[in-house]
Amino acid sequence: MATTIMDLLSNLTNCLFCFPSSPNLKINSRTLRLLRLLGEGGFSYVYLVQDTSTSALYALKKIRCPFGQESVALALKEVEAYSLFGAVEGGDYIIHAVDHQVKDEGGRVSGIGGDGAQQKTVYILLPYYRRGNLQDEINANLVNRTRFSERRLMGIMLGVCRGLRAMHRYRVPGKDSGAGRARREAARVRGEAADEDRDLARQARSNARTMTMTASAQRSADDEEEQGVPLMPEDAGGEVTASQAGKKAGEAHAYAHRDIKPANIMLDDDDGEGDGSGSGETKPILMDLGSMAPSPTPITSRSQALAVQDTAAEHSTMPYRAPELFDVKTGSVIDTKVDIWSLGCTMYACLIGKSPFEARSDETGGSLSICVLGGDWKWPDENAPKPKRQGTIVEDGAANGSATGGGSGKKYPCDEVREVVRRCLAVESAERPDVDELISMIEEVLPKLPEGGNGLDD
Ligand SMILES: Nc1ncnc2c1ncn2[C@@H]1O[C@H](COP(=O)(O)OP(=O)(O)OP(=O)(O)O)[C@@H](O)[C@H]1O
Repeated sequence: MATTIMDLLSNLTNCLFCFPSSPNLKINSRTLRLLRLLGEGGFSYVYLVQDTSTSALYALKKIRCPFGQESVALALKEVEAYSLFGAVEGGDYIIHAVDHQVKDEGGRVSGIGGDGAQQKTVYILLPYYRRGNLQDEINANLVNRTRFSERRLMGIMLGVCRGLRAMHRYRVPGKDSGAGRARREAARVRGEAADEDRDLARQARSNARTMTMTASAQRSADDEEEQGVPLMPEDAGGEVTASQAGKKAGEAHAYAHRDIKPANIMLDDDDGEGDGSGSGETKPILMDLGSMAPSPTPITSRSQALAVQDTAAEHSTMPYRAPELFDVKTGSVIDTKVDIWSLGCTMYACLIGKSPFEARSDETGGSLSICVLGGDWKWPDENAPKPKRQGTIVEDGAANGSATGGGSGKKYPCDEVREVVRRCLAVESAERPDVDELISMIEEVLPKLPEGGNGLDD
């Protein structure tokens, strides 16, 4: 009975959080009218909002920070990521934030992980993509029994790769470059994070006198205030590795997205942003940068391996998660190839309807992680694959080349597209192409694919 009442109360609180009592909200100088809920994630809600003075539509991401300073720092890390790539080549394929604000929500943070400090909510104002994301298209295809034109899909994937290239080949910008401005903005955000954190640390220390707090949480709160250290180290999104600290302008400073999946690729119209240079085709926009991390990350200890594995379990969606993140080994290096794997899964999902490992695990009843770690996947028209060695799928002779997809008499997808997917899904990360190789592969395949009119060829 008590549990039922607690559940009811919890649902009511969530509901109130989901639909704020006032339909208007102020973010810095903008007054925004809440129109409807667009989507929700673990600790966040995304609303469609309208600026009351300009009528412009935006998506407003509201991130609740129930675990005090740690969760505020994570949310601000995401804010920082949204300002990093604005001036970098390919950065127009990555979502950028229009504005953000951290607000006090009245309540106090308590319970496990809570520090008694004021509960904060981080609001991030983003451009609104009315066409939705790739997952929406997959769902529509499943419902309507239609499928992606391979040419259109490869065109979209080329855009995704260009966005990924901006992350994977990121260099620390010079002071006077446009990217330098983005970096200064990120520094401003870090400053705010530090201020926020110092407030929270102060609060946490005073609360620690009256409530039980773990010794390590208290120590880190004290350290941060005494040293005046910002939560997020220079340009690192809060997770800098030793090898990347202290980088100078122009030095490579790669990031991996770590949660590439169809739902995190929004669709826009490539209209050249007003200058008429666009192709008029669908332009993919990478979003949800909350999982982004510096790359490479050398794994030097067992505890670090477990921490990286835990972070991946929390932030990288399982059917799209690379094998090296399921079982992180001491002495290994986690790098940008995790995104190449996820992109392979994404391409397959667009073509077939779900991630290759989800499909295989549904088919065999085996666990998803075993399928991923064993590289066990196949095209629907193939017999079961025989993993020869890690990363290589041997197609069964009977199925190889002779199968057709969808009953149209034409092999779907064609061999060239299958090869692109297969290369991305090598279990050994070193065998996967890097983003530049992948761009070259797609550019080579694209002209060979038949023109697709409306994106559906059934
Ligand atoms: N800019 C946008 N324009 C239109 N819709 C959006 C936008 N941003 C988010 N959405 C919608 O809100 C959903 C949740 O957004 P987002 O992925 O950023 O939240 P999240 O909490 O990080 O989710 P997850 O738990 O999947 O990581 C998206 O799948 C999408 O449907």
